[in-house]
Amino acid sequence: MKYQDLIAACQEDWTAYTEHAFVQQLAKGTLEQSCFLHYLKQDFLFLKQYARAYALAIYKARTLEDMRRALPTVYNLLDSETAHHVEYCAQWGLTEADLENEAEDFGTVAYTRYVLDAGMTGDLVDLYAALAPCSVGYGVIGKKLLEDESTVIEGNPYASWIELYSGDDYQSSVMTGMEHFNKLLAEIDINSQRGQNLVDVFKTATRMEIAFWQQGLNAK
Ligand SMILES: Cc1ncc(CN)c(N)n1
Repeated sequence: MKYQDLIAACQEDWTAYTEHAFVQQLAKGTLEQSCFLHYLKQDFLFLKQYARAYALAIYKARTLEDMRRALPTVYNLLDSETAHHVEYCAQWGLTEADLENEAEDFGTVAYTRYVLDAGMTGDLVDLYAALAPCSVGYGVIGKKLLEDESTVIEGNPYASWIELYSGDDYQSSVMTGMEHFNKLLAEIDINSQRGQNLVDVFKTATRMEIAFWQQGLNAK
């Protein structure tokens, strides 16, 4: 199986995630500032836990090659993606320490601890099945927004978010990660018990992504 089969197995949830109202309003620049700010603060906390989950991938890997592959993502999460959120929040007078002191919202706790638990109770492939909706989903969204003529960049207060996830660095790191994930999935039959367990994990993480957007939208 391939990661594309995991998407196909939960197509309805995948569409609800990648075409969520939060994303559409962000693309037009019409999203309420309070919604984006709540999302971004929570996403900062999300990235911190998500970096722990990628660090767990190093722990779970059996080969040096698999260990090395997770390392650049840990670095990117703790460096460029987090830095974008910190820089963006600076316009509201918020520092990195302020963001770290924010309380985690329910959706943030549920999603991140689910991913960590999937990795701790399972193996490296289970962990990547839980991590994949995050990385590949934002890759799909970023690319779609960049190619969609109705996306507003000029004057859009959320343009830097669109640029981050549609940019070459993010897109190529997703592609590299998914090539590796496909190698790990290659021997697994999607119709086997193992394959169906991976579908369940991927689908649950995708539903968590939908809830994460909704958490932002609810912060009006
Ligand atoms: C909730 C969430 N999902 C995915 C991504 C992209 N790394 C993110 N920053 N936040």
